[in-house]
Amino acid sequence: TKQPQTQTGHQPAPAGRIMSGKSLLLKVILLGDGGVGKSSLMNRYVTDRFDSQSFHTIGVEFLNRDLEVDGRLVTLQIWDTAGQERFKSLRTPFYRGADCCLLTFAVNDLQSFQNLGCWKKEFMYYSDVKDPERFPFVVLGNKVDMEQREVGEDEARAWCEENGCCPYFETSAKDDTNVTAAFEAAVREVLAAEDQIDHTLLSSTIDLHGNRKTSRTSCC
Ligand SMILES: Nc1nc2c(ncn2[C@@H]2O[C@H](COP(=O)(O)OP(=O)(O)OP(=O)(O)O)[C@@H](O)[C@H]2O)c(=O)[nH]1
Ligand SMILES: [Mg+2]
Repeated sequence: TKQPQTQTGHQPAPAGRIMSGKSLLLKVILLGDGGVGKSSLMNRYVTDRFDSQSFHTIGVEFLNRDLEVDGRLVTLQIWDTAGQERFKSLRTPFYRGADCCLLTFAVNDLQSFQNLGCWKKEFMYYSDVKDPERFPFVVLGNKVDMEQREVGEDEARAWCEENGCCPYFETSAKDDTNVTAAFEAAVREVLAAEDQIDHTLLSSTIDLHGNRKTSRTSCC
C-alpha cells in the first residue's frame, strides 16, 4: 500500500514564463475538498496509474509532465494540495505563482461542489494574482464513473457560467475519462490569457504626447 503522502519536492524555480530548455514552464494547482480525487487525477495524468486505496495528502506534492499543446512545448508542473481543512496553513503558501487553478469536486459529493466558491476565494486571497478578472480557472467534476451522483452536469455547468465562464470537465481518475482533456484545457486557458495580455500590450501604446495609438508602433 502507498506510504502516507507527505510534503515532497524541493521548492522549484518560481513558475511563470520560464523557458526550461525550449518548453514553457507552467504551474497549475489542484484545489478542492479532501477525498474528491485531486491526487488520483494528478497520478492518472502523470503516471497513468490509479490507486483505489489512497492516503490523504499532507501539505503539497508536485509532479511534472511535458506535453505539446497547439504546437507549443510545455512543461506542466502540477501542484497537488491537501484538501482537508486541518492542512490549510501547509497548502496556502504554494498558491503564489500558479498560472492556472483546477477547482475540483466529486459529482457524488454535493458538499464538495458547494465548497467550490470557498476554494476560489481562498485561492484568490493567498495567490495574490495581478489580474483576478482574467485569471484562468478550470472546474473538474470528478468520479463520474460512480452511479450515485449528487450533482447534475447542468448544475455544474451553470455554476461555471456564473463564476467566470470557466471550462468544465466531467472526469474520472479511475477509468481515465477526460483527464488529459482537462489538463490540456488548463494549458490552453493560460496560453489564451497570455496571448490576450500580449495583444492588449501591443495594441494600446501611449506616445509621449499622451495620444493613444491604435496600431503597433516601431520603437523608433
Ligand atoms: N470511483 C472513483 N474513485 C476515485 C476517483 N478519483 C479518486 N477516487 C478515490 O477517492 C479517494 C480519494 O482520492 P484522492 O485522490 O486521495 O483524493 P484527494 O482529493 O487527493 O484527497 P486529499 O489528499 O485529502 O485532499 C481514493 O480512495 C481514490 O481511490 C474516481 O475518479 N472515481
Ligand atoms: Mg490528495
